[in-house]
Amino acid sequence: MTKTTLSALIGKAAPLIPVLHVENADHAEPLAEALVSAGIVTLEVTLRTAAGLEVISRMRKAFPQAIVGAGTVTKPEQLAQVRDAGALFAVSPALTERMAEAAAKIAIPFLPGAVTPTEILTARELGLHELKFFPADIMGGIGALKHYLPLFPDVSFCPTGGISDANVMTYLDLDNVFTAGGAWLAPRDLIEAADWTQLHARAKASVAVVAKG
Ligand SMILES: O=C(O)C(=O)C[C@H](O)[C@H](O)COP(=O)(O)O
Repeated sequence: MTKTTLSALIGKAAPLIPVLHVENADHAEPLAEALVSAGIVTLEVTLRTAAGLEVISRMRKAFPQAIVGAGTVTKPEQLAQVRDAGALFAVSPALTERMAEAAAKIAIPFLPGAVTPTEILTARELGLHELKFFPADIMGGIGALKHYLPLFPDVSFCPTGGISDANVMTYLDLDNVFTAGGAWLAPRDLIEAADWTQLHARAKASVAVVAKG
């Protein structure tokens, strides 16, 4: 099986990944509609809720053009589960060797968290060159990422944790950042309130921030 990367999947789409907490599986379609129609086509559905897997498969069915993946993957066995649900990529806050093996076995693009130099080198030795940088706000933010660029020029990051419209461009402007993610793109309270109009408007505003550069 050939392995692609998350950056290749995202391609020219907006480099923004909403980290979605969805309690009600019936919200899958209207939520995806609100985001995709605003220009956010990469959607990370977290496994923090019991509905996570169902939301992934329903979003994939309703929006085949969307790049739907799974987030908060914390156990090796979840990699095959999310693939079976239709996830096109998997994100974890951390990296273990067993999770890296499970992801490689099914060739799913895998974005594990790595924030220290040792974790980054461990990930690279496991063949992982695209990493999540979480929690970015606590772990040194753009200062840390700037330090890492000359040391690990073949590693690219997706910062999450404390990202907002106000600081997203300072991250995306870095040469070793290929996308940025977070809950600010689709806040949990708005999802629970089924406020698709607000969610669409907020997503559109974030896409405009990035388009402006
Ligand atoms: O869900 C996961 O797998 C995570 O690792 C954590 C998320 O990326 C952050 O919770 C997003 O941070 P905020 O945008 O500040 O809410």
